[in-house]
Amino acid sequence: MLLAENVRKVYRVKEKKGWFRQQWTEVEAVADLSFRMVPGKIIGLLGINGAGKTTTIKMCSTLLTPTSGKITVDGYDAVKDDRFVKAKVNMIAGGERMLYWRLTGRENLQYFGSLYGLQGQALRDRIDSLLLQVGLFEAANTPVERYSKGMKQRLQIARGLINDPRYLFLDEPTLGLDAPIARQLRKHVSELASQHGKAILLTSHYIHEVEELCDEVYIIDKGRLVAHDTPEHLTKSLHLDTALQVVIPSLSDSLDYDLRRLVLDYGGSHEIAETDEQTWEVTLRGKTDMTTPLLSLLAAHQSPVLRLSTQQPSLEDVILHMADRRGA
Ligand SMILES: Nc1ncnc2c1ncn2[C@@H]1O[C@H](COP(=O)(O)OP(=O)(O)OP(=O)(O)O)[C@@H](O)[C@H]1O
Repeated sequence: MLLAENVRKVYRVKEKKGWFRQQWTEVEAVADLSFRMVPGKIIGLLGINGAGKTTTIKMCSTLLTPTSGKITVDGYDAVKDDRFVKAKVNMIAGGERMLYWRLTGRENLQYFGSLYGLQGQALRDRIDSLLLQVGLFEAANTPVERYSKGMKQRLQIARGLINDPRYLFLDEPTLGLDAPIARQLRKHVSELASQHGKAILLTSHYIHEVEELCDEVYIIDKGRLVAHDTPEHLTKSLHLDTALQVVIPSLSDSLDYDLRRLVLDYGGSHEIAETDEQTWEVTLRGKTDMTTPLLSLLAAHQSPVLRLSTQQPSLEDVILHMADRRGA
């Protein structure tokens, strides 16, 4: 298990004061953050304001030392036993960083493998199996500069798996990828946890991606934990509004009046808009399901229903709601 306990990171930065004076100031990037990663599970780290996600990942992968608090990986301390911890963790970043473009896919993996002390037949076997796993076996001897975006991202995955890490940090892994490639990659990430038993920490600005992949979500704001739960519980616990939308062919004054009354009775809100097809789109929002009273009302007015849909609150609504509350 990877355990982060009350971790804090303060950066010291030099600031100019006038022409000749400089002064050190402190930026608290992570404050009192605790979380855990367990094999086979994916956790999401979502940020609101300058949240400290990258700083957290760097501390977990031994690239930065926490100012206070403790990170242990299978019992090893990330600071004192960093050599053991390095062997158990790796990071995959989105975009096109961390690869050598002039080298082929295979040469890149040979280089990164050698940094972990892998060599000879063991390294060759590992590279072959990773190239097969990410579907780059045929392109292994092509320079990376001739790879497509999707191929580069798959090579990033192979690079991140070169030391067979038990703990993987994925920092915006689908950044800039086209939708079908991003979908393929999400499937791969999900299999890394479910079939290969990796413990994964994911950061992403694509909240639907977090919702789809993560078993648990940690939401941080200015380095502080503000919520931790499963995506389903988070969306339920805040009791956000459900949106109920109905499309009707016409709207009489009396129906308009009764719709307003209905929304008032249920303590909700509503919007009515005429569409391009000269129909009316009525959206009711509220904490209580208004489907049955709405349908009875439309029946009483002999109004046909052309379309009816409900939209439950999503994790994205939760983040927006929290950001609003915290003045982002
Ligand atoms: N090397 C550094 N020196 C000083 N301050 C830093 C440094 N790195 C990050 N910060 C500050 O620490 C805070 C958290 O930064 P961090 O990059 O960890 O956040 P993040 O959640 O990854 O942000 P983003 O999603 O925008 O990449 C920010 O206020 C940032 O300006």
